[in-house]
Amino acid sequence: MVSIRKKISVIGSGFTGATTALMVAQKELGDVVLVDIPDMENPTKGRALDMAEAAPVQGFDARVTGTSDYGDTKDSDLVIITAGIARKPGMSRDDLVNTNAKIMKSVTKEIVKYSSDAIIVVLTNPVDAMTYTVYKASGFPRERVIGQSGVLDTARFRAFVAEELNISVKDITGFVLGGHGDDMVPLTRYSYAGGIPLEKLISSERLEEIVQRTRTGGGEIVNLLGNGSAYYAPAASLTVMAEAILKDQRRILPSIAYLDGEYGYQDIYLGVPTVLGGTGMEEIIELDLTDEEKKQLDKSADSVKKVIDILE
Ligand SMILES: NC(=O)C1=CN([C@@H]2O[C@H](COP(=O)(O)OP(=O)(O)OC[C@H]3O[C@@H](n4cnc5c(N)ncnc54)[C@H](O)[C@@H]3O)[C@@H](O)[C@H]2O)C=CC1
Ligand SMILES: O=C([O-])CC(=O)C(=O)O
Repeated sequence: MVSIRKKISVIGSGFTGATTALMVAQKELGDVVLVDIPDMENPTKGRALDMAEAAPVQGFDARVTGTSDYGDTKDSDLVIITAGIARKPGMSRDDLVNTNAKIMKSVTKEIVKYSSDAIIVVLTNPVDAMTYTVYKASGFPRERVIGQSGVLDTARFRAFVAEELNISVKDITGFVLGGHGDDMVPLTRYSYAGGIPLEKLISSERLEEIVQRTRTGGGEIVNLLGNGSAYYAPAASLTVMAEAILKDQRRILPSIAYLDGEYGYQDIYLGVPTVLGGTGMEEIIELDLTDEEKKQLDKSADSVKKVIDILE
């Protein structure tokens, strides 16, 4: 019997991978295959079995299995890559580049071999450059290879604004452009609370502090955890992207997309507003930027380009 359920493979069964597997299963987005290296096969199987045993309690219908055999990922609709090393206090995301680029290449080879029609979402850092690596290694069209940063960065901004205003997070919208580094560009001009521009509700000095906290939000968690990086909010961000794709929602969500002239950049992956639907990244939305915003975006794009250049 051919299953009509969607199949989602999550590569890397560490903190972000395991949490993502659980969240997508809880939302019944499809059956989940959690994959790690052979040395991690038993813990990966154990985590998956533990999740499968949560299903009757929470009442979600999704099969969750663990493996180190890519054959089990065959015909995945969506592949989420979280494999690789994470940073520790004192490190930047870019310090991970050489180790994780090798992992991206080997993982992508297996994905292409077994799921040549899949859509790939990359989380592994430095994520802009790693998404570029997966794109080049896969030979897939740009619609089917994207990265996650903007949903998370925007979520951090929204959480901080909600706390500041003592207003529900549901009413806060945010907008972050650029690379997933400390020079990302949160656009307060396009951010609202219940439809009211934030600039009308928060002083410019306080808003600037919130922007700075957003930029270094990943590092704030790294310093608190001491031995790894964030995983609950990253997994939630991947889950919302997965849902938009698997349910063909055509949501406007930021994603790391391959730019071919958009925003004035060529041959680079960068965080921009996109439409996510059944075929992946279906549109890039181009906005007018002020000179100052464009200057900040140029700086962020330069940082990403430098990391990509190391790889080439
Ligand atoms: N883009 C973003 O917004 C975010 C990115 N990240 C990044 O995600 C990555 C994963 O983070 P965590 O899950 O916290 O790390 P983790 O160390 O908990 O898990 C990584 C897993 O990848 C596995 N792995 C290593 N090589 C592999 C291979 N060749 N094939 C399959 N699995 C392999 C490891 O065995 C480990 O289980 C890191 O690079 C981190 O910086 C984390 C949070 C947010
Ligand atoms: O900060 C890190 O290394 C992990 C990450 O990308 C984030 O949490 O934004």
